[in-house]
Amino acid sequence: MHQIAVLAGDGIGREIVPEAVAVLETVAAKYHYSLEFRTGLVSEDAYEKYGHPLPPATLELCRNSEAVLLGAVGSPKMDQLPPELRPERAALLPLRKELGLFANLRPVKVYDPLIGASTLKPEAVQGINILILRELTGGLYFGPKKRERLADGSEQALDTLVYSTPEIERIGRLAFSAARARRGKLVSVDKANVLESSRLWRETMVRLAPEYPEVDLSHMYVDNCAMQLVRWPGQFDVIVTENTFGDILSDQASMLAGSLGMLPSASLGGKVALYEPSHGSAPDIAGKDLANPLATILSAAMMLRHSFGLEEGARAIEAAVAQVLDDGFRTPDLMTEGMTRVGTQAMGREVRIRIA
Ligand SMILES: NC(=O)C1=CN([C@@H]2O[C@H](COP(=O)(O)OP(=O)(O)OC[C@H]3O[C@@H](n4cnc5c(N)ncnc54)[C@H](O)[C@@H]3O)[C@@H](O)[C@H]2O)C=CC1
Ligand SMILES: CC(C)CC(=O)C(=O)O
Ligand SMILES: [Mg+2]
Repeated sequence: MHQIAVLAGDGIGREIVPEAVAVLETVAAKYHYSLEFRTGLVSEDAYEKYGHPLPPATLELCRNSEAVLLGAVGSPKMDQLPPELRPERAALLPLRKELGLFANLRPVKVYDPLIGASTLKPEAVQGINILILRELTGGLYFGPKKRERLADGSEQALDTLVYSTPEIERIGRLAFSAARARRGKLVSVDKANVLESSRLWRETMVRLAPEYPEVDLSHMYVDNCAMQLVRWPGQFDVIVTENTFGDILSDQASMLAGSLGMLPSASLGGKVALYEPSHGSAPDIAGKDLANPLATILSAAMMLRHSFGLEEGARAIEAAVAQVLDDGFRTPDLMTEGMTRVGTQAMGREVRIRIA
């Protein structure tokens, strides 16, 4: 029996997570997997019931499960709270930290039927399959921060970008291993021309390289990487980078695949892994059956593969997603002429039909 903590969270999280759970149930029925879903409250629902966006009960539930399936957090209502109680800072980041999830895998795969949905030329995106490996528990989001009033009465705010050698080494080793298992090309992205933390990052990557002679390591400044991703994405196999750069570059890279709603993720490193789409709670489309559930459904496939070793089920989900797209079904974010427009629930249903 595999225990999965299910945290839908806010906004479209409440619509996409049920679709991913239903897909997992369909796979479980077909392949006789034993999956147990245990619902937990996070963010708005948790705050209403317990007065905190990440109550101890939810953290315990996650710790005592094999994997966590998360939708997204963040809502206009929670935006009214003081910063230290906002779910991005008080729930999402602590959950990642508490579970030791230092490695965030964000695969950018362009499905052939979606080549037309990309903003780039078809020849630039065809066959694109990039793994962005984002460090997830260090850097700016976790370093000391403060606000202070200056003598002249103005205010100043500080966020600190801190990385230690062991933190870089562990994500670095994972990146080298991932590149070795793929096409052997690793680009380490930093800003070593100006940031001290990036200099340490680069030195550490260079020091690790001889242990992985099969991997071709190169370095790129983050500003150039942002440009190269839209100029010639085919040059990339694995990208490894620190937390903030990875956050931004992966949202950008999602458009190669046609939409942010196509980018799944797996956060690994601890005993319990967490799976979530790369996007947020999208309050602008929440509650309207408009959200693309495929990033969450593909995250569920990653869960079967990485947490449970259920490769057959993972592939069945991925094949069903490819088939649905091939058959012309599109949520609004992916919609192009001649395709069949569907909502969140219908998209989930179409995936399930192709698995069962
Ligand atoms: N992991 C998490 O829980 C994350 C939470 N957030 C939070 O989410 C809230 C909204 O943030 P935004 O900057 O608007 O980022 P967002 O990722 O929620 O949305 C950005 C844009 O992409 C669209 N989009 C996102 N996911 C989509 C999907 N599945 N299907 C179709 N369209 C989709 C949205 O409609 C919006 O126009 C904020 O409170 C933010 O802090 C943001 C990113 C990650
Ligand atoms: C609160 C943010 C760090 C969430 C986010 O944008 C992400 O993890 O991609
Ligand atoms: Mg982000």
